[in-house]
Amino acid sequence: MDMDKLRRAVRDILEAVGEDPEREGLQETPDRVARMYGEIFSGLASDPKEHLKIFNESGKHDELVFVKDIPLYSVCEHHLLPFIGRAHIAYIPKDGGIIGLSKFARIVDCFARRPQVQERLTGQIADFLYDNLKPQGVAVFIQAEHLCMTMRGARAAGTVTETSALRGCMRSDARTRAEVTALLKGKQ
Ligand SMILES: Nc1nc2c(ncn2[C@@H]2O[C@H](COP(=O)(O)OP(=O)(O)OP(=O)(O)O)[C@@H](O)[C@H]2O)c(=O)[nH]1
Ligand SMILES: [Zn+2]
Repeated sequence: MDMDKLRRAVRDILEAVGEDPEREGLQETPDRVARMYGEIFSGLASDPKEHLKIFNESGKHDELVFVKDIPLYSVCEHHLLPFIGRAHIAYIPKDGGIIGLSKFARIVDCFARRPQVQERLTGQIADFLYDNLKPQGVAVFIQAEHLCMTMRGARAAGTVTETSALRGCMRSDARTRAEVTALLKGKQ
């Protein structure tokens, strides 16, 4: 990431809104914000495949795995404001191919730390897991609040956007889909 360019851009924004970038409280702000962008957009330079350590529990577990309430912090690409929520991932392994549970949070983070829209983020996580883990099926659900809709613009505080992406048997098999939806809603 070009930190010099980021620092200059933040200074320009401060000047453009009528602030004095030289006043004491703002002197370190361009550098601080540049580092912050480095952090919240770190997913642009990271490869989710690094987190794909597959264990082969052959014949042992080809039943549903559901990881709920993974914290999600992303940035809307339209306004560069955060959207914050939870991701839930369900999958059914094939031939015992499973991954460590913590890797779901790492994979979510990797795709979330980029300029995003919620629909694409949801689909990218589902596609990545479907293509690389090669399960029988995978479902990704995201619930999030978009600050661009709450602190500005429509100012519709409390609005939650829910998205889902279903692949493989999660999409094609109505019973599996129903089971996952019920689990998501905490009915089982
Ligand atoms: N589909 C989708 N829309 C998003 C997401 N994040 C932000 N948006 C929307 O992107 C849209 C951008 O609309 P524009 O009309 O181009 O921008 P704007 O004038 O700032 O719109 P307002 O937010 O309505 O004030 C807004 O409706 C946002 O709510 C997202 O993840 N998915
Ligand atoms: Zn937005």
